[in-house]
Amino acid sequence: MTAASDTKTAPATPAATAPGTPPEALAALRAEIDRLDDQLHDLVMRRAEVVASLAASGVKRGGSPLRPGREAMILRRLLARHAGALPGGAVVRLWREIFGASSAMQGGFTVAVYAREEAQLRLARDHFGGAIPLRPLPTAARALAAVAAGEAQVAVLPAPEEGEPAEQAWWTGLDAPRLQVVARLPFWSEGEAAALAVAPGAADPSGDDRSLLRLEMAGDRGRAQVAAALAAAGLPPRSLLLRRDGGVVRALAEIDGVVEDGDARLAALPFDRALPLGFHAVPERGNPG
Ligand SMILES: O=C(O)C(=O)C[C@]1(C(=O)O)C=C[C@@H](O)C=C1
Repeated sequence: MTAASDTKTAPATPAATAPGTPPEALAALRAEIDRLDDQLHDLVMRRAEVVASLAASGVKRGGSPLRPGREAMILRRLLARHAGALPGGAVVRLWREIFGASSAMQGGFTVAVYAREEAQLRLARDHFGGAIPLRPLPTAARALAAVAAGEAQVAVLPAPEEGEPAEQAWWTGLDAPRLQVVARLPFWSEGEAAALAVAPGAADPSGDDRSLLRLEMAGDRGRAQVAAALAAAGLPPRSLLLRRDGGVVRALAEIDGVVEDGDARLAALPFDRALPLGFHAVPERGNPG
């Protein structure tokens, strides 16, 4: 068959049918793709068997199967070795789907979502994959209550913002250390919409994490003063939200590294209360193409 007729008969797959490529070559390339798909499928099935053994072995303690720190470590390792034409974002999406299915395999796994915008619901779906039941709830308090009651294993909530109304500022009443921030969505890009995942107990460290610290203080203290006190204690904030609700001034500090209950640096802080709210893996920057 001539190059011209080949171009006419198979216009739908231009990459595999460059002008001049005979159909035999197309068939050979597709046979190669089929072989690779079989190998990929075998490996994905073997991976699921290992996850099933891990779940059955009981070596993993704690109520929720979710280990966002471990997921972040896997994704960072794969992105560091990634090369070639497939976008890094596609690798992340493939593995996010695998992680979601792996979590679902380990028992009931439901995600309660309070989304201020449609984009946050999408973030939850993209992050946890298509296999996970999402339960949209009308308030952050309802989503947290679902997790506290064991009806959901994780809550996805909008990332805190400066000046948000009191009923939106879920972090001011987060019942830590019982419930803690364990992940930030999306992992792949630091885009406009962002959400935090809250689950029972502590997050697992990923090796490159950021912590959230809630500070409570009476009276007036400016942002610079609060930041300076944190820095003096060895906890320089990467960002700081400040709000006053009635007579209580609260701050939410984002701090590099892991800050947990019992951290000696907390004892040095000149505030009425300093409560770690959990931590999350530092997201990978990238164009989610
Ligand atoms: O390593 C675990 O604890 C697992 O459950 C396995 C696995 C995975 O598929 O790699 C699944 C879900 C967790 O969130 C993290 C990792």
